[in-house]
Amino acid sequence: MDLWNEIARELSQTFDSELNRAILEKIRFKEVQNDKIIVLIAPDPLTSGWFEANYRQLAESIAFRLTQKPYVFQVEIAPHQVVYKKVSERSSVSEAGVTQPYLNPKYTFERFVVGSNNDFAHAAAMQVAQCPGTNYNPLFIYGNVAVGKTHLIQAIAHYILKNSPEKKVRYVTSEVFANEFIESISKKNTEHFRSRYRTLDVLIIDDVQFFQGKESTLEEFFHTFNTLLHEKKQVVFACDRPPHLLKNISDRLLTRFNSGLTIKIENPDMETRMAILTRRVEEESLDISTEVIRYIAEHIDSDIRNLEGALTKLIAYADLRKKEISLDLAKEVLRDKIQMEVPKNLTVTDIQRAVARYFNINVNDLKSERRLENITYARHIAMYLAKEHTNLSLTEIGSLFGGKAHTTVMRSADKIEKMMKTRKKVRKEIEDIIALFYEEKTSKKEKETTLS
Ligand SMILES: Nc1ncnc2c1ncn2[C@@H]1O[C@H](COP(=O)(O)OP(=O)(O)OP(=O)(O)O)[C@@H](O)[C@H]1O
Repeated sequence: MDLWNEIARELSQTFDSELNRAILEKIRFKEVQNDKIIVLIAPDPLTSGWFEANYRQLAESIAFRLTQKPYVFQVEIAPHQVVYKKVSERSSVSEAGVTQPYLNPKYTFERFVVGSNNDFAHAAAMQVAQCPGTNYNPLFIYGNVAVGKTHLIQAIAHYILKNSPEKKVRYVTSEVFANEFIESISKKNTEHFRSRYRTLDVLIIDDVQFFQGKESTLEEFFHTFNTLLHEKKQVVFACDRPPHLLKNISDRLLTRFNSGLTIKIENPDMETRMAILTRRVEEESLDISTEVIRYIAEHIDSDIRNLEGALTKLIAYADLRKKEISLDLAKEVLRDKIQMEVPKNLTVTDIQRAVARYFNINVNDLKSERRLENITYARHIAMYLAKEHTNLSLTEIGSLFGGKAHTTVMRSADKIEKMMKTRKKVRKEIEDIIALFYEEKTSKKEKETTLS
């Protein structure tokens, strides 16, 4: 309880709006389970979604800083709010809640919207859930941030737990696997760890990319994986990149990753984004017009977490101010979020040009070693934008900034990210630079039209 109070206090210091504080106040502490999971209670699914989408990761990192323990957060919905849920969904909640601390009860197949971006991955996941260990083994799902990888692989776990309760299923992130392994070494009970994992019927591992470079964990994992495949037990992975782009992972493990079915979940298209929002609105029996849904889906095309976050913010605002949700209200409330969306296919050159223009310096200054305060700051911002809004690796970005090391890019981007959380001025500057991207894009288009 004290821990949560401290975390909530730190969280609310990062908020710049009364609205966020009001939403956070609706969330209550319930309990800490097994010294691993901090369980909170939200009054409704939207508040819980708001927390998950915007603050869960931050809360977990504050908890880690305060305790040096890898706590995870789980948000339950207050009981009177879940009565409208289907019976099937309810049973999966309680079962998962007891035996599967890391599963989110909302990540089921029933709540997964199938669109052209994920239909293949969905079909494969369904097949694996119905007949684990037979066809696609391992199943390796990858895709960009927040496209639904975790939701889909957890849906497999929920389905199997509900339909074949005798099966031993375990969902963990690669970090949890690594932490448990390290803990088992320090407590000298690796045998227990091994038998726990090697006797599973279904092992689901999320965020495989965090295995990179963890040598001893990878060695252990390789043997777990081999045993399970040999016994025809199902293994499922989610990752932010395809296996061949994983670094510091042995060839023998990469070959195993590729030995089943590897599928990408693409970014959701307009139709899927509309369908996801419409589903959320129906689930909560909300009165929101298609016009408003279309506005959000059209303007927020980066990832689904942002999309859901925008809807939550709009609803919370209307609720707090006792206003009806109209297109005008949506435009007013979502102005910040929508302005922070950047045009697609942005290059590092576009970013450097806009940042140099904004700070009235030369593009070459950004690539130089000059340490004048304003130039260093502009360089940090440009690196942050390049890291966030291009697909380049940190090393590639560093080389486009006059051969800087990837760690320099990482540190600069981190610095800005932290400043954005606490300083309005920094956020405003980033928004203004993003507005410049649009300006430059439009003037480029106009030039092209004049020339042709
Ligand atoms: N097809 C979908 N239908 C319904 N909700 C979805 C769908 N895809 C994603 N979501 C929702 O979007 C949010 C983000 O999804 P999820 O966490 O599964 O993404 P991810 O790809 O695992 O992200 P990360 O890369 O951060 O691990 C979740 O709330 C999830 O329920």
